[in-house]
Amino acid sequence: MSYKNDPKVLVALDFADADSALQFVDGLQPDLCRLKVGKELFAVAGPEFVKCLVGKGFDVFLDLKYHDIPNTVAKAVQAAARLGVWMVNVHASGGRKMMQAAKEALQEFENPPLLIAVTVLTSMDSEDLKEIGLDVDPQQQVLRLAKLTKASGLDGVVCSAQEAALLRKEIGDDFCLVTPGIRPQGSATDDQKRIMTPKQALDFGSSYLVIGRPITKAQDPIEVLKSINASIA
Ligand SMILES: O=c1ccn([C@@H]2O[C@H](COP(=O)(O)O)[C@@H](O)[C@H]2O)c(=O)[nH]1
Repeated sequence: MSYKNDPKVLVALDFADADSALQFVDGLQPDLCRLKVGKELFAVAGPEFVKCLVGKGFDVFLDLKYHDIPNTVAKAVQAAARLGVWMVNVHASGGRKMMQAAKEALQEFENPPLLIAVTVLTSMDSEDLKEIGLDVDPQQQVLRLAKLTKASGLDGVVCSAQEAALLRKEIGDDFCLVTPGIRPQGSATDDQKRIMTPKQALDFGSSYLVIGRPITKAQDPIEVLKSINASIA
C-alpha cells in the first residue's frame, strides 16, 4: 500500500502557538502525513485548534498521555473523542483498571478513536529507569506494559522502534505500534535515547512513525517529509 492511502508519518506539531502551527499545516495535505498534537500546542491552542485540523481532513493523534485515576481518564478520553480525533493515548503505568475504564468509556462512540498506551518514553534508557526504581532494561519494561495494554483491550502502544521486533514476536501483528524517537540518518538525536531511522523502524514492525524536530525544524520541512515518505515507500 502506498503512503498516500495510509500515511505512516505522524508529524509532531510541537509549536509554541497556533499561528506557527497553522502556517506549517497550510503547506501539507492529509495524504502526506497524519498530525500529532501534544501538550505544548494543546495548552496554547486548545480543543478548537484540534477541531480545525480535523476539519481540514487530517487524522489527528491527540498525544496528551493521560495518567490519572480511572474515572478521570475515562472522562478525558471521551472529551478527546468528541473532538473527532483519530487516536488518543494514556500511560500504561496507570494500570489495568485505568486502561479498561478508558476503553469502556469509548464504547458509546460510533467511530471511537484508536486508544493506545505509552510504555517507556523514548527519551529514557536503563539508567533513567534505575533512577525511578525500575532495575530492568527498557525492552523488558516495554514488553511487560505492552502485554498489560493488550490484556486491557487497547489498540496498541507507544514504544521505541528498538522494541518493535520483540513486540511483534511476543504480541503479534494485530497491535498498533506507534514509535517516536525516529531520526533520519544524520539528524540530531536531541533528547531522544532509543532511536531508529524511518526505514529501519518500519522494517522492524512499527505501524506509525512519530517525527517532530527533524521535519519541523528543517529549512524545508515539506521537502524533508517527502524524502522520508520516499525512503519508506
Ligand atoms: O515516548 C515518547 C512519547 C511521545 N513522544 C513525543 O513524540 C514527539 C517526538 O518529537 P521529536 O521532535 O521527533 O523528538 C514529541 O512530541 C514527544 O512528546 C516521544 O518523543 N517519546
